[in-house]
Amino acid sequence: MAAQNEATTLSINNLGEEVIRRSANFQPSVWDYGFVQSLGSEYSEIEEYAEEVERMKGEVKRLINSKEMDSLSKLELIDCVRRLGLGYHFEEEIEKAMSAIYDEKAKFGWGFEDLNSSSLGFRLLRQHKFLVCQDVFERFTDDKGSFGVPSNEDGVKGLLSLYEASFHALEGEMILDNAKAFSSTCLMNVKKDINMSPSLARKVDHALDMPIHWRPNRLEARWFINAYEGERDRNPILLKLAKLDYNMVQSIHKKEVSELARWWVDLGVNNLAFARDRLMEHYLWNALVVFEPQFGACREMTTKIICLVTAMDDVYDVFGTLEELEILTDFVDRWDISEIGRLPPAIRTCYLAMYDISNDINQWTIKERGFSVIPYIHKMWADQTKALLKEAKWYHARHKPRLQEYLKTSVTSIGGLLMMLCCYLLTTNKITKEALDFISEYPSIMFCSTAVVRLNNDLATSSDEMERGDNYKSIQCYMNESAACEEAARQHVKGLVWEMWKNMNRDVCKSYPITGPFLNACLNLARAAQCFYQYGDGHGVPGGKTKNHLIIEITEGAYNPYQRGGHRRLQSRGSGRNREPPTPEIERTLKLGIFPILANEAMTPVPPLDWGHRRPPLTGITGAL
Ligand SMILES: CC(C)=CCC/C(C)=C/COP(=O)(O)OP(=O)(O)O
Ligand SMILES: [Mg+2]
Repeated sequence: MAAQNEATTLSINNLGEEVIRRSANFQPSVWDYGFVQSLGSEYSEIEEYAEEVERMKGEVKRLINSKEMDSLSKLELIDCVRRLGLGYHFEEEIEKAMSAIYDEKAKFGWGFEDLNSSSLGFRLLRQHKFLVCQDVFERFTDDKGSFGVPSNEDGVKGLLSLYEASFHALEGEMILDNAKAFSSTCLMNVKKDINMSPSLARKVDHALDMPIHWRPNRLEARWFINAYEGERDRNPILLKLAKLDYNMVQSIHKKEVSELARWWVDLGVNNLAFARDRLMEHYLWNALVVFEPQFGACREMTTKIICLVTAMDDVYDVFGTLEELEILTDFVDRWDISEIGRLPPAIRTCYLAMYDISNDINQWTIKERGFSVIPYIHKMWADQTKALLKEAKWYHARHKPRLQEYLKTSVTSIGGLLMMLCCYLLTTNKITKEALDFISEYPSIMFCSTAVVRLNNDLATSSDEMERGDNYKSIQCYMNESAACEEAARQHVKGLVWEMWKNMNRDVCKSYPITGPFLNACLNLARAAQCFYQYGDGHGVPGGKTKNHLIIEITEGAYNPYQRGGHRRLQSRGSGRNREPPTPEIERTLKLGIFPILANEAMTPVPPLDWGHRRPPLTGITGAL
């Protein structure tokens, strides 16, 4: 049954019958794959810097390990290292330093006098899974629990720091809820009342646009390197190292995406008229989830998985008839490719590609980790396609689910659970049955991070989807069941996003039978979703902010570590016919210090991070503080 405004086409199915197929009229990709394939082969200068990079890394380690530095300066240094995108080089040193700060505070008392240092200490300790109690903020509130309005620049800095800290709240932490509400409103107004420096004003705008905790580290690094360069008390070693490292990671990402473009064009899914052709956007999702050089296999194979997740979504949402979708779901459930001729060629292409890439992952895990994982990948695909089929049936029956019923299905159908499974498989040093069984039960952290993708997707895409007669999404489900207006429903859904974040803040502090960067990847998936859907559908609708992110993150604009300001573009930018010149906004970003990329070789490999060990949540710490 086609909805009123919906575009449809007549087509012939495998039995020679006429069927009505929907059409979402997705726009073509804005990327020229000839250009993308040419990336990553322009420069080979990074070896020139390898020795210097190692020396600078040694210097930064020495600083982080320093016993002379007071705890506030140490926290500022660690915050800076992380925001510059360098945290992954110094995990061990940072972990040790944070433990020492925590022990010192537990033994001698909190000791941070002002709001700025208290908030920074709180944010960083929570970020490192030390559950410091929210009571450390009580002394900054009056007897009604309100925080004070700042009257000068220092006050604004404190408020900004409080705002950033409040995003680490757990469920039920009222002081932090108040802090978040107060600081956001106050920061929005404060610019009118206080004459602050342009640099502080930029920091306030940046924070209000999105808090640090929600920003993908890689995107934050780009902004922060530029901002840090303008700071009077910047550390030149840190700045130079950050630029070199940014370039080095970028050169690796370029190479990976160029190879993926080759795979994508050969596969031919980009030519299926009904499906979104979004290879670059899919790569960006993955590069934001795990950006570190040593996880190239994860970026490569999980990008392929997400390409197929989107293609399958379009098969179920747009192209397939209910009968075809039932056959396809049954194939996936039985993990069978015999009699594949029962499916029309376009669906067959998608299913076979999905089957092949899943087997490629299995071969990789067998070869690299001695573990066969097909039953686990299969289960997730089966769950996912069953969820997609359920949504297709809702569509055909014009069923209007309640929000809870909707979320149960639609969190599975968006593909984040499968993506996180692949992240585990392709980043951990050791795959265990215990971890796989645990992940297959969809633990809270995985569910919540995928729910953040789903809810943000709905906030950004449902207007277009309603226009073309799609199913109800979370906003419409809530409007339908509560008689709320659209604006109130949107606020409700944003409230759910916040709830999911609070759950994740709690979940990362638990212990898990999982090693590798899996937990952080869950947070990063939610962060990527915040950024993809912040200004509309940055995934489905090509161009806009996502294109800008891709341009500055992957295809253009490495830093010149020796020069400030000025830039020159990449000399070899491919021969893309359709490539558009950068927009004025991109031009502005590029002017912040661009130079040709340095090299394609990776630096000395960094040992894989181990996030597996969890501290037990610390209660009663206020007593000690
Ligand atoms: C986990 C990741 C990275 C997912 C990205 C791919 C994806 C299926 C997006 C949703 O498409 P949509 O807007 O068509 O969603 P739906 O049809 O489910 O509403
Ligand atoms: Mg869809």
